[in-house]
Amino acid sequence: MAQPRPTQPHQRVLVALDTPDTERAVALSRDLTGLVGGVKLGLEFFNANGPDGVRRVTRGSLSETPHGQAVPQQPLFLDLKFHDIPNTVAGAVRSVMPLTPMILNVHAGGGPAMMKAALDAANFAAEPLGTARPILIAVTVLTSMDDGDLDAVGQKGPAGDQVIRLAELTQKCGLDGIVCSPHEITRIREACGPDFRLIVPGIRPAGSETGDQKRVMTPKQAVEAGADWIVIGRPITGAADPAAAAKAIAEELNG
Ligand SMILES: O=C(O)c1cc(=O)[nH]c(=O)n1[C@@H]1O[C@H](COP(=O)(O)O)[C@@H](O)[C@H]1O
Repeated sequence: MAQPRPTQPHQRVLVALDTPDTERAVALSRDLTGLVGGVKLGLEFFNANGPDGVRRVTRGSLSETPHGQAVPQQPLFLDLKFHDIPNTVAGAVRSVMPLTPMILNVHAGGGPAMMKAALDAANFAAEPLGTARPILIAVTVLTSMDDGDLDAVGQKGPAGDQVIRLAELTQKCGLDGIVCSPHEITRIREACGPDFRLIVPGIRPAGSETGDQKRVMTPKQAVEAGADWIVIGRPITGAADPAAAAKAIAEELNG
């Protein structure tokens, strides 16, 4: 079964619902349906609400909509960044497959055996479910880390070089792509080619606060540089009107 690709500009946006509050996540997901390409649920949400919380957000529910109409299912980027021994990561992948994520991730730093175990587990588990295997990607160097941080944890910098090393390793292991900072897109495209999926956080519309992100770009710059999907959290979820913020980003991407 073919894996999905964004076909319209707004579908490139995955909104990060970083909250422990299910009701808030369900409401945001519902309000942003059709304005973004999917939702990203990560460690904060998952550790508070588990798989049932994830299902509530992605499926919506009749009782939760203001007018009783059904809400279409939101594509899901399940951002649990698995990083453990291969056997444990394979088990973790199998455990989340019933949630039918569109995108799932592991840490490239877990090494080749771990990444291959994750891929095998995803392929094996997708077959009986009759679903497409999730797009399996690896986290390289977190966008909150700079050269000084890499040095502090004993990793060889500069950050851009370490990202390329891990991107090439990820591709060699057969995974579909990586999470990377917008500033690394051009070099990764050169190294890994046009089909390697690039999912890019560290996105800030012009004028918005960078917060803890250190290597940022605007949505349009990142997509023009070659991002397949851009991950945006606080600039949408922290806005007074999240739907309006998402629309403005879609318009910027369309323009
Ligand atoms: O894997 C991720 O999604 C991720 C990797 C990374 O290197 N940097 C990064 O910011 N993220 C995630 O992207 C989202 C960015 O959120 P905002 O900074 O609020 O836009 C958060 O949910 C992060 O967990």
